[in-house]
Amino acid sequence: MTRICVFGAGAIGSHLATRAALGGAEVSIVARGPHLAAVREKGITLHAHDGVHNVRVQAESDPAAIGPVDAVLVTTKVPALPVAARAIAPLLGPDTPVAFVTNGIPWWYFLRHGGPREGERIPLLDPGAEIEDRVGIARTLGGVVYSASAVTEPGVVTSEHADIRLFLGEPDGSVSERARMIARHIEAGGMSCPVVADIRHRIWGKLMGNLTSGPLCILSRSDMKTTLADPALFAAAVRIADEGAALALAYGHDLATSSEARIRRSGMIAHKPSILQDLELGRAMEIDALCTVPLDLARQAGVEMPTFELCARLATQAARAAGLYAAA
Ligand SMILES: NC(=O)C1=CN([C@@H]2O[C@H](COP(=O)(O)OP(=O)(O)OC[C@H]3O[C@@H](n4cnc5c(N)ncnc54)[C@H](OP(=O)(O)O)[C@@H]3O)[C@@H](O)[C@H]2O)C=CC1
Ligand SMILES: CC(C)(CO)C(=O)C(=O)O
Repeated sequence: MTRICVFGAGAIGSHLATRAALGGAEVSIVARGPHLAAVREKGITLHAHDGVHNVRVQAESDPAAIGPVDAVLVTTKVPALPVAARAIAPLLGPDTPVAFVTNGIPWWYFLRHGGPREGERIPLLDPGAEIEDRVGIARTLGGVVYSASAVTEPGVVTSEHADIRLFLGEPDGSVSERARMIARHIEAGGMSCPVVADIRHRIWGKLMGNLTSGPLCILSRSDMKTTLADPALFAAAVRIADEGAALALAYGHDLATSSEARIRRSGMIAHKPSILQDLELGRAMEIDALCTVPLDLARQAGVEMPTFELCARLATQAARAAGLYAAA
């Protein structure tokens, strides 16, 4: 039986752990606090469009209690990744792949990228190259997840709409058996899980949702539906989507979706973006992956993003004022 461990099982990780378990994998999670205690006692309960699911999984705070597995999914927030990379060693056998399922530009973006920027590091996302040193690009898979989710009480995760997907892909663009192995279980558990040849394209597509909803909802302190119901904010989000599409294009990815259609879809979801959930719950915010690094990439490529920059800088100040973002 395939052993899959989810490291950092909060909203997304618990959802993926549930899908993998429903899909026949032997699943373990690394978690902590009241969520860990509740999962140990009652399993993970997932409320989703296809019903309420309850799965029993091995739940530990110490990866050494689990030992080597066939695949690891890392689903912490981005600021926690260096700590995760330090803790993960007991889960790794010689060939264990590690899929980083996080929002934003990933730490490994330019590794196995090809072209003139091949091998560039992004120190804001991997300070001291600790993730690269401890996990390594050879094990790394990219993951992009669509699942508006939240831990609604310890042990319980709610996923808010039916269009749930996990894209997996190798940084070098190959379509590997190890990614397919994970995908088979996620798919069998009821979540679409394509293994794609260009995971960076999916990263840009997903980032559009975060660029357009994250900073605006941080500033409005409201969910996407409420925020985007204001015509001026809807128009601002469309401008940000246009700016984001220009940025993606500058990095070789034509997203080819109408900005207005994209924002109309976001405006139907009464979901508080996870970065707003972090602000409300006092958790370190993913400002670098979702704001600072995209703005750095825009500057490097000569792309103007005035509307996004204004909102992102204000959101960054809000995060700093709340003590949830410490970097420059
Ligand atoms: N939620 C959503 O709707 C979506 C989120 N995403 C992205 O998915 C990623 C995960 O987000 P999400 O699931 O919402 O985040 P959560 O905060 O809900 O989950 C992360 C979990 O990791 C735990 N954790 C962190 N460090 C450790 C550690 N060292 N040991 C054990 N547990 C640890 C956290 O515990 P603790 O709470 O104690 O810190 C938390 O339970 C993010 O990049 C996010 O942007 C993508 C799409 C949608
Ligand atoms: C808003 C959403 C669901 C999609 O952009 C997301 O990724 C998040 O909550 O972080």
